[in-house]
Amino acid sequence: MRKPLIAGNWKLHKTIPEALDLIEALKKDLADKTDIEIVVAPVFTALVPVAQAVKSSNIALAAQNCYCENSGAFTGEVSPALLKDAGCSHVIVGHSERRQLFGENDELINRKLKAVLAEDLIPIFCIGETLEEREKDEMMDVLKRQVTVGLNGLSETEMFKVVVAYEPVWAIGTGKVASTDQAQEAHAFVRGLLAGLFSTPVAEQVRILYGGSVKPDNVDGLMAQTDIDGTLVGGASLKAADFIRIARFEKM
Ligand SMILES: O=C(CO)COP(=O)(O)O
Repeated sequence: MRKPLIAGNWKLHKTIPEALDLIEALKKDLADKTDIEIVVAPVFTALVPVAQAVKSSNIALAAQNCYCENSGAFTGEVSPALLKDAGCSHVIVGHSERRQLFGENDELINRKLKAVLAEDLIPIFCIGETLEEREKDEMMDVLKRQVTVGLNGLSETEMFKVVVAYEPVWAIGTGKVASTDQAQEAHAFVRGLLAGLFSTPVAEQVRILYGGSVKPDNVDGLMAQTDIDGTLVGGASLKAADFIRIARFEKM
């Protein structure tokens, strides 16, 4: 059984007081939710105060990015070791905004994944095709490349810790959610890739989250799909009521 994981990627939003307000609301209304894992990913500057606020709660803390070295002359970067020191248990790696706006490629993402795992943190490894790639019928090739190169060299033991997030770029921040069939098809394809690259147990146990315009009114249909094990939520994770409803998805 794969335990559902509902994660909020706050992106570049929320001051420390705003982040703490949101956390208080989530702690209050989601305290009883032990049947799922809840993760929030604030901006770097809010990580330490949010880590204090979520201590002894059922909410885990993720960073939105990291570098692949733990120390050295890398101005402006933050390492997995320092994220752990700040109280993170998870790190989002390879988000499409990192790929598109900051030039991250599959090789760098692979190095980041290894660095995250070396610190015993859980990577939330993002993949997904652009609209242009989907229209050219390249979705499967793109996912295959991202998964093959991104996860290259990981051991089976490491793979059991990885969380994959399928986020079709055309669905991110656009209000255009993938249909449940489109999402299920991509998730099943990725699970098949994991079986081929690693093993059946890895494919059966690794959680694959869906991300891209997840909202209270579409989460139930998405979570009803066999291969969708959770959601990575952007915009709707910034509003307590929306994220709470998403975390309280109804089993259909
Ligand atoms: O990028 C996302 C989460 O990482 C999805 O963002 P939206 O939910 O705002 O579409």
